[in-house]
Amino acid sequence: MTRCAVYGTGSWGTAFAMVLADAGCEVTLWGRRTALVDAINNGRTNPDYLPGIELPASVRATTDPAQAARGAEFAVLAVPAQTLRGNLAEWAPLLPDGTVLVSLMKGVELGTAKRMSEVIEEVAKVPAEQVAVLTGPNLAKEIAARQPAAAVVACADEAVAQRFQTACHTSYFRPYTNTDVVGCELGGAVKNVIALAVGIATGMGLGDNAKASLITRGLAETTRLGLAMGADAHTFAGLAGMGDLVATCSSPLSRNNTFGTNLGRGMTLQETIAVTKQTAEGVKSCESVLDLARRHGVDMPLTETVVEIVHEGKPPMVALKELMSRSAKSERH
Ligand SMILES: NC(=O)c1ccc[n+]([C@@H]2O[C@H](COP(=O)([O-])OP(=O)(O)OC[C@H]3O[C@@H](n4cnc5c(N)ncnc54)[C@H](O)[C@@H]3O)[C@@H](O)[C@H]2O)c1
Ligand SMILES: O=P(O)(O)OC[C@H](O)CO
Repeated sequence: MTRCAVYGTGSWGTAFAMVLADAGCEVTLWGRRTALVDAINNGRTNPDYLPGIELPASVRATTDPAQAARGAEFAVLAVPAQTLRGNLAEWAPLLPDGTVLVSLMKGVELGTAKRMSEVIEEVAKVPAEQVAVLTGPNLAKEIAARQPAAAVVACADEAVAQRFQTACHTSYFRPYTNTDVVGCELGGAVKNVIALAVGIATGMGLGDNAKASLITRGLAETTRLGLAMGADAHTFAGLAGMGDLVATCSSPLSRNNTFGTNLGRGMTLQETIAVTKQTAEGVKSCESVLDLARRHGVDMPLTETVVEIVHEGKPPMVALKELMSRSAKSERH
């Protein structure tokens, strides 16, 4: 039986542990808090993140990262993007040689502007061929309810991607492989920023035309950044690009979308943070995505606008007027 360690008992770590268990893997979830780990082991539920969902018996939980690591063929990482570096420094020495590290995270590190797979390679001191990324339109609550979804497993080594594809393929979860790790990770990270923009538009009472325009131009700027960073344009038309944008920007289950909606309704950043119980990666990653854009000389007006609204207090109505009065351009720009 394939052994998997899943680090992070939040919404996605727990839901994805279910997927792995349903696919026939033996799964050990690592969590920080004893009370939650006990609830998972004794009550077979995660009351804090997925209340009402019964977890399969082959999912066990522990607060001991070494116990989670024991015999793991795959170590799946599902913590916030900005804490990964510190967390992994503690966990990496515990992993067996050859363990494949899989990122579930959709963010870019602040300060370094590194993608999650780059942070993993650097901290765990493993080659790119030992790091995979799982991404796509995967709202945790829907997956935990075993509603059908497709996803992408990206790895520089296609054979490794195929191994993990097999490990997580179930009747309701259909993973495809891709070797464009850069494109897949950027698709996941930037869609959170665009979901903030779409949420803000919703909160302002703007219509579906405005939201469709944001999604489409958001994809255009994501693709521009991706091409500058060596990604394959096709990736952005796939599950990691368009697929995830559509799911995240249209679903009230999305934390980024909801965060934006609250801001667009007029809540302050602090008020919005206070009512947000889970990780909305775009709030921090919008700054690192803009950092990446500047490092690569790419124009990303929507990302820039999200940074201005979220972190610089620009009123959404002022931002809207500025976006609409930008100089006229060709769509291929
Ligand atoms: N929830 C989804 O639908 C979903 C789907 C796909 C990808 N993702 C991505 O997965 C990643 C994790 O998101 P999530 O939804 O599970 O978030 P979450 O907020 O539900 O859970 C985060 C988990 O990380 C833990 N954590 C927080 N700070 C920590 C720290 N300093 N050290 C160790 N652990 C810490 C929390 O206790 C919690 O268990 C994010 O990058 C997100 O973008 C989420
Ligand atoms: O809830 P969000 O905004 O983090 O989005 C969840 C997933 O990334 C959707 O694929």
